[in-house]
Amino acid sequence: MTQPHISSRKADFRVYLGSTLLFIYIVISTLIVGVAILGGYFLPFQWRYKFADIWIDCLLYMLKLCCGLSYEVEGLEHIPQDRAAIVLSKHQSAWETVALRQFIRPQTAVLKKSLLQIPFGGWALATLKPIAIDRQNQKEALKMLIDQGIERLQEGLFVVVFPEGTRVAPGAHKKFNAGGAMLAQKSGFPVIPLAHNAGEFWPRNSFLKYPGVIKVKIGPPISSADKKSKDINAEAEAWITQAMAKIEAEKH
Ligand SMILES: CCCCCCCCCCCCCCCC(=O)OC[C@@H](O)COP(=O)(O)O
Repeated sequence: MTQPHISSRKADFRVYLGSTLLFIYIVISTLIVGVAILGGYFLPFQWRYKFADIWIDCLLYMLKLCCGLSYEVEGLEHIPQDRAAIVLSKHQSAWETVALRQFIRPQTAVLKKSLLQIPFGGWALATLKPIAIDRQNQKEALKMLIDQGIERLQEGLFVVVFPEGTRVAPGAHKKFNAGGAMLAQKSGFPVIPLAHNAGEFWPRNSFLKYPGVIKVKIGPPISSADKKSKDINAEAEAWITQAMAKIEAEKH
């Protein structure tokens, strides 16, 4: 694992005030929308999904309003419009776990099952067809990723996987787990590689959110036809590593 560079961001009064207002907003909105989604348990999946979409659109709007944090995406044209795919994404922050849902739709994600215990938010998330794994039980986790992943893809949901398995600090890189690539090999669906630098503005476990523009780069689909999972994984990891270097270079 390469050494991360320490964020040089200064937390002034506006950062504290904005982050506090956002926190209050997240707690209240999660309560209201969480209850709405749970109340809609017997409604079709699309209804609950729509409620979640509204929650995410408002959250990202408030993130910009309160904290001056927004994002820009390059490569949206690479997202297939006629078919689902597996998205292999860099993982640095909680930001990507919600924001990718604004431009890669409809989707589900492979997530650590402890998230589903978060009152109201996690309970609501549990009704949105997540692939909830126990990271301590790798064998079982891989079987769930493949079995449920194929089901979700065939019903038209993009499956978002964070192959690093945990949030990694900006500038650092953790070897990619092969789960997402194995799902591609087994399902025949393509892989969409995705790079971003969200952790520079919304660090892991950070109450403070810093102003700026998160750069997102989406790569061309990587076909999984007649390929081994290790080759698919290597292709995706190489593309994402290169894109992260470009994001870093474009900062200067
Ligand atoms: C209130 C309404 C709620 C509606 C839910 C909207 C949808 C939210 C999508 C959440 C998807 C979460 C994906 C998380 C993936 C995951 O599980 O990553 C683990 C890391 O993060 C944390 O691990 P770590 O960095 O090791 O602490």
